[in-house]
Amino acid sequence: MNINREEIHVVWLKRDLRLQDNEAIYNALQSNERTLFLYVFENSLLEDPHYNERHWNFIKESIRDLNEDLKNYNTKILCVQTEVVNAFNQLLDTYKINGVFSHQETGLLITYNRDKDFTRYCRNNSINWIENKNNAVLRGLLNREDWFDKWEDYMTQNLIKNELKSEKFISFNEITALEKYFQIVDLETPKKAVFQKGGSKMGWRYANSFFDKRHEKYMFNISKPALARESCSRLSPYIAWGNVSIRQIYQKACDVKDAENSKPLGAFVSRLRWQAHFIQKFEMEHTMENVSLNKGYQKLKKSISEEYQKAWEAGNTGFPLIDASMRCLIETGYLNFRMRAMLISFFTHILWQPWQAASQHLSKLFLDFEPGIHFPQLQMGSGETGINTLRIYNPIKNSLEHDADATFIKKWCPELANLPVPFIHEPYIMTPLDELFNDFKLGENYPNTIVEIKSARKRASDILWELKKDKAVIAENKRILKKHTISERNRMLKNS
Ligand SMILES: Cc1cc2nc3c(=O)[nH]c(=O)nc-3n(C[C@H](O)[C@H](O)[C@H](O)COP(=O)(O)OP(=O)(O)OC[C@H]3O[C@@H](n4cnc5c(N)ncnc54)[C@H](O)[C@@H]3O)c2cc1C
Repeated sequence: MNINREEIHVVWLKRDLRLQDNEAIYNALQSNERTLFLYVFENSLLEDPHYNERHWNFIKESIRDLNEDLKNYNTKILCVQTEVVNAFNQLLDTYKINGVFSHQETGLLITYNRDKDFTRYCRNNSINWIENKNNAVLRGLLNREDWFDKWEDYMTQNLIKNELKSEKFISFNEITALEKYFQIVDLETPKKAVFQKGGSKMGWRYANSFFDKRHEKYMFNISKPALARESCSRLSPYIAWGNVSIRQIYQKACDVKDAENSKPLGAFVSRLRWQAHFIQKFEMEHTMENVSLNKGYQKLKKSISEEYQKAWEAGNTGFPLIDASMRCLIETGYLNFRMRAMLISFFTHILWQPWQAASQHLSKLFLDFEPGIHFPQLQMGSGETGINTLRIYNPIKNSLEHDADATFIKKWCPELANLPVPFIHEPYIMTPLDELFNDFKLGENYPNTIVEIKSARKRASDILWELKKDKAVIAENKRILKKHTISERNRMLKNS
């Protein structure tokens, strides 16, 4: 170990991959020590089954984007593959680390445990670890009293402006010299991938095009699987990985809101509130990763069918809108809200599988995987919170209503594309003569339905409505409402 080690600060970047409105960076820059930016590709997360290559590529693109800007300040992000404690141990050979600055993470149990280990590590090594609030999510809350006001206070505060100066950072060449002690991560990503590309600049391109024009049909198209792809903001991965802050987006939406666009932008802003609302719920009840929030539902036993699960995962259930949605998600990493909700409803209600069995398959596919939204939404979608309305989506009704001309299904289930539209929605209604006319054989060209939907819906509905009357479910409802309900719920839900 170098005995004349320079005292430095480290900004440990995680899901806050941006330079502006980044409080961790701001705090690091407030003293005389130079700052090193660090991103750790943690082996434990690289191997975690919730994650997928698409997430790591998005992060790499985000880091490349930051590095492009940091070049102007003669620095770059040290990107290493190891565990966090190992990375800091190695850094301590060269530097004395006075402070580590990062944002609080509302993550998987694995990151919660890592944070506990890291807290101990910092204590033992006299390192001051300062964590900032992430997008107005509050740590250590016991209930949601005043939560809404606090969210709004945070969102209306001035954006944090970081004044970057070369002399404040460990230089590019010093970082290059450091890299030889680490397993360095190659930041190249596949050129031809169809996923949204990571980076703040890209995030702002999506934001600006949404605010300029795309918002106009936001409410009209939000539930339509094909049109929502253009009319929704598509900001979710940029928000999930912190390329933009919710506060930046909120303030931009308020700036551009006028009499003409107040409806769509009001509805958009209300969804920005939901983002923190769900994450706050998970922050206060992290067991939601594995068990139902309402403990009354933990007695619900569902049969496991590998055959059903495989058919659903691959988009081969015989229900065109379900299959098109899953195949689209596999290919592109994005689906609008209603199709996500329909996929989980189909899995848990119609196929009668436990939501836990869908969790990793979906988290791997959603480019915007955000644990704090993912788990509460899975539980809400499967009807296991007790406090939310039970919604058993009918994929055929949704198909007819939201993909009336079957544009979306034709794209993702091309084997159905040449059929008349009514048969695209319901290929199983074809008679043998229809099949002959259309040169199509159900079971060969496209799968037969794997379940009989009417009886499956009835079974789910009967069991879940009955369970709503269960004493344990009712007792838990009270607990959940007390802990998680926002005192001004109507204000929270309103589109403004
Ligand atoms: C089973 C399931 C899992 C989901 N998992 C995720 C996830 O991992 N990450 C994620 O960001 N969203 C998740 N969602 C919520 C929602 O589907 C997406 O946020 C939305 O479709 C993203 O598209 P957009 O950015 O164009 O949204 P817009 O409609 O343009 O909304 C703007 C932003 O508001 C937030 N938002 C919108 N809808 C919701 C919502 N219902 N709940 C919480 N925040 C919302 C998102 O940050 C979004 O980017 C999930 C929904 C379901 C049903």
